[in-house]
Amino acid sequence: MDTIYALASARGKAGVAVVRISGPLAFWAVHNLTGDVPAPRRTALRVLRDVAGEVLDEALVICFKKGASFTGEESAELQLHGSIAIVNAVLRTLSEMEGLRIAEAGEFTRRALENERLDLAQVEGLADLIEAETEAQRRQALKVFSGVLGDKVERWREALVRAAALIEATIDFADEEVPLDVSPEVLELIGTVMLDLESEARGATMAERIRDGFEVAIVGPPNAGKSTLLNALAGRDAAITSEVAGTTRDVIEVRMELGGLPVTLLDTAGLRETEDAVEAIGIERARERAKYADLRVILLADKDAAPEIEPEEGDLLVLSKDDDGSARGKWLSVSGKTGQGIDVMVAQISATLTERASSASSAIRERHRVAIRDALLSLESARNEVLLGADRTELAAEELRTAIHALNCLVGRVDVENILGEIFSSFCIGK
Ligand SMILES: Nc1nc2c(ncn2[C@@H]2O[C@H](COP(=O)(O)OP(=O)(O)OP(=O)(O)O)[C@@H](O)[C@H]2O)c(=O)[nH]1
Ligand SMILES: [K+]
Ligand SMILES: [Mg+2]
Repeated sequence: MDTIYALASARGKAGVAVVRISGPLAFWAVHNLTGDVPAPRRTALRVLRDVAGEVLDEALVICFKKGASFTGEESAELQLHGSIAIVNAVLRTLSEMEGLRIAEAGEFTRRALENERLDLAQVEGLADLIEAETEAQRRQALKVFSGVLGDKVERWREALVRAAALIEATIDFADEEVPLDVSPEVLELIGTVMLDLESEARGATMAERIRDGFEVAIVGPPNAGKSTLLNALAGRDAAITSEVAGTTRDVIEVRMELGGLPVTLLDTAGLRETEDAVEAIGIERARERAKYADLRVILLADKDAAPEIEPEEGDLLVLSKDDDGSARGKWLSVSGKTGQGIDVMVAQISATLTERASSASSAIRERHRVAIRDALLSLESARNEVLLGADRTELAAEELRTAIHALNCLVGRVDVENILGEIFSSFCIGK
């Protein structure tokens, strides 16, 4: 096993730069640099020198013993003064040591996975944590990183292994006519896990929204002021506005943070009957995107105008062009021109989305959703086989094994090389 090293903090000038070393020669490398190996997990101030004895920097050095580090290997962290020249000199000195090489992207985390310091879901949580842009994303990634999903999977697995063992016991004793009927306990075990998995599957969609963003569509008749409102929310002229009805044709997307949640805001073509072929395509797109959006802001300049779209639960009906707030009251009213009412509307959108996000599960990726769905399908079949009677026990046991396999994939207990490549591609060097 090579000993690897890399700059773990961002490149460039900074207060402190952190260089990580991991592998069997980590302490040896520290000794080469400092003439000493400080006590593990203690910060020690040391002078670092190159092979010729030239001083490179004075740094804080922390050593971690094998089995008690992020990677699980013997490792060390050097906290250097954050100058590009110092970092380069230290990295060069490390590169000149026999048996050391620069780490590949994500290699420290890969070793942590290989040494079972993290499970696969935690690695994904870590990748998301690094990518997190909003508060909700940070909290969710941290939840996954802490191993919540892995703990749940372990519980489900134990229950299913017990169910399979009960069934297999009856197969072994089939000839001896064991009178014991295990099916009530087996059905109970399967049923409990299925309930958990179903709730996890429901929360998974919300978790994906927190990760990838909610879609909020602004819809309504032409000239309602949709594009003006989008621009006000975005703080820039993302969409063309004009007094001509039918100005917006394409769906315009702006990513932003609303109340701590990642949101993609959509501006859409004004909805009406039209002879104009191009406008008609725009309206078709508007309806399509609005249908799949998580929330619709239905904007009307006139309280009595037809909204041209069927509102759903959670959708906001908003009166536009209320520049001075005089129409405020029963209706939510805003002005994209003066900004009147926008804070109240944003608070309402964020409250609705936050409410939905609170049901998010720790299964946050498409891969998790698929594994949970597969496990559920197998458990459904297993339950049916058990209900069909004693001569179907081998089939029931097989279905249980398939379900356990799907759950194992979730936390990476089985061959996951192909998934790994995809996950680690998002990591930077030094992680
Ligand atoms: N006074 C006032 N005028 C507004 C407000 N919002 C929009 N307008 C005006 O209303 C007209 C239409 O605005 P747009 O933002 O283009 O309306 P739209 O709903 O995007 O229109 P389409 O894209 O054609 O469907 C423009 O002349 C805007 O200046 C507002 O809050 N107050
Ligand atoms: K317009
Ligand atoms: Mg528009």
